[in-house]
Amino acid sequence: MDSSIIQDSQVQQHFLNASREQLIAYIDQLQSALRRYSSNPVIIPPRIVSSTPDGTSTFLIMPVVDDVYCGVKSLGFSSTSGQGFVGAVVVTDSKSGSLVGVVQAKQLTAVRTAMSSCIGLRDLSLFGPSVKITVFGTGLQAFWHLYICCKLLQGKSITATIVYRSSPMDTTSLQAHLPDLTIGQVSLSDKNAVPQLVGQSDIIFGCVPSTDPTILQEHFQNFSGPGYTYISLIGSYKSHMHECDTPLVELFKTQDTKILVDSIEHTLLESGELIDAEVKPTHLLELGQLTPNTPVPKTQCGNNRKITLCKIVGLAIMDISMAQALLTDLGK
Ligand SMILES: NC(=O)C1=CN([C@@H]2O[C@H](COP(=O)(O)OP(=O)(O)OC[C@H]3O[C@@H](n4cnc5c(N)ncnc54)[C@H](OP(=O)(O)O)[C@@H]3O)[C@@H](O)[C@H]2O)C=CC1
Repeated sequence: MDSSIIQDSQVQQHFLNASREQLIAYIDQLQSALRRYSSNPVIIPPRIVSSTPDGTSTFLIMPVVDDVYCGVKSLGFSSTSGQGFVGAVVVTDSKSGSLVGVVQAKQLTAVRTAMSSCIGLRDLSLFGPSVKITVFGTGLQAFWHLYICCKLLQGKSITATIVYRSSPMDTTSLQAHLPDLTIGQVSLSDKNAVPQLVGQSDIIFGCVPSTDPTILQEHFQNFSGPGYTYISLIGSYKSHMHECDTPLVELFKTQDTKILVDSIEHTLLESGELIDAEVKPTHLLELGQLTPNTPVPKTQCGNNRKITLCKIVGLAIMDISMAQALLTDLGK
């Protein structure tokens, strides 16, 4: 039996070297995996969260048992290691249970989340020749969201602004791989610049576990901007965390426009934005339910703006499906 271990550095290099067409093919594979989840959610059994007996480390064990995608993602966190969450995605053969291979989880998690965020971004005709992207956060998630989105928008003139809390992102690698990209950085504490930035953006990615929201509905009305804004929030993952405010979510509820999510069940348990706005399952549409013929849901905000909102909390099937694709492609 052939099995492999793919390191974080290999995952990083592979996706940095992937063409736009290859990235689109990976996004398609990810969406097929999400379709399998949406049509049969029991393929993702409940995760196990447990601490080591000495209490120094916490582990999350997340299985997927499906006819196509089988395996387990294991993440560990230790407050003393300084590494954040690290771990591995183990892919097994769904017919026999034998090992297919292992992929380190850090880069893969960020890449698969960024790709999921871009599933709702496929109709690029919604954007003009110049696109303004704003990303909240400076970590791996922010990096990969910007990178993958810019690759998808290839051919357009893109200005990206990174909003940082304590220190700006080191953009050397981003700039080296995307030489035409114009990058600016703004401090989160700049109370004049940030609202205007939000209001004038075509695309906004939230990649921070903030408790106080920064993306406010009023920003889209107080500042004139493009006719359409796509927002994907992936950073907040607990009920007290918020990246956008309740009035923005309520716009979708009152106009009966669906909010895109990876999982209706999980976002309603974990997303502070949706919980505070008392969102019901009928207000949500899973990315796995979005067909090529389904227009991306857009709500009206003021007279001149339409907005799509996407909220992703992460599912192990995203990791298993991407790890399986990587093991196949790197094993060739
Ligand atoms: N939805 C999903 O599937 C997944 C979501 N995530 C989440 O995405 C987020 C980003 O992940 P990653 O890039 O790996 O994380 P990093 O820890 O590398 O980066 C976190 C970023 O968020 C900023 N930040 C932290 N707390 C706050 C706050 N209260 N207000 C504003 N900014 C804040 C940090 O700023 P500073 O430098 O000042 O600390 C930093 O820029 C995390 O919240 C993580 O839990 C991660 C994996 C999957």
